[in-house]
Amino acid sequence: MTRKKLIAGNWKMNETIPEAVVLAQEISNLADPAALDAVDVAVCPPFVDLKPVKTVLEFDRVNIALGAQNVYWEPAGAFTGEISIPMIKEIGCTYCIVGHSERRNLFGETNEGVNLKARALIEAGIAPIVCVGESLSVRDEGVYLDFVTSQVRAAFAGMDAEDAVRAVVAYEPVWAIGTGRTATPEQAEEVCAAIRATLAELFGDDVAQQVRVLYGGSMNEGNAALLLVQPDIDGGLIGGAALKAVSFIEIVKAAR
Ligand SMILES: O=C(CO)COP(=O)(O)O
Repeated sequence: MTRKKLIAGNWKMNETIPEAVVLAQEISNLADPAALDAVDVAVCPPFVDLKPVKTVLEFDRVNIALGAQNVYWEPAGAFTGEISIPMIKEIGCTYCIVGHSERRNLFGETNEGVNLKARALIEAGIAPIVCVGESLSVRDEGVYLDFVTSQVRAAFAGMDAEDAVRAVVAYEPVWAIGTGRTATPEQAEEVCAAIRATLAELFGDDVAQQVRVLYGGSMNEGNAALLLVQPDIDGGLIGGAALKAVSFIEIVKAAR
């Protein structure tokens, strides 16, 4: 089964609205329509940039999807500071990152919250990009496969096969995020394969073969090709390199 690769840019807390518009325009100008047919591409800017970026992508009629970086699971109400799924859906988001390690580690996001968000997104027709990944100490202890697969089990708890098939998983080892220290293709493949095996155990092989498992962590135009050629790596979640249009588009080319 060949899964269409997905390259998603996580802009994190970068780019004011004018800066985001320029970056979206640069990405749109550099993107080759044939590459965008062959590879799914998404950008995930901060909430305030979503609408302006969507406007650029629509104006250019470019086949690049929009994603949010986080969301709350309740549809509306007294949740000061939160953003709802109907809000991001109305803007046109088709993806939403959930459970990024920065949210887990800096903002106290739990496996239970990640599960609630992922399920609510699927219910609304938005694909959650569920992030999982171990810290350096967990890796050094040698228990990283158990750690990551238990994050996957928690994120997919209560889903059926029909739900699960609509999710994306991103393996992002914390020690590789923003450090310039990329996982080797073998290290990344080992964990991505274990994630797929867990999905197969939970939902059957047919589902596991359809769910895209991305790698993220210091992916750039220099190392992307070797990572993306691994059998269980179906794309990338790109941080720093997604803020440079040329680098991001080079990664898209490498995914073809
Ligand atoms: O966290 C990441 C994407 O979500 C990866 O960030 P970097 O590509 O900057 O390491």
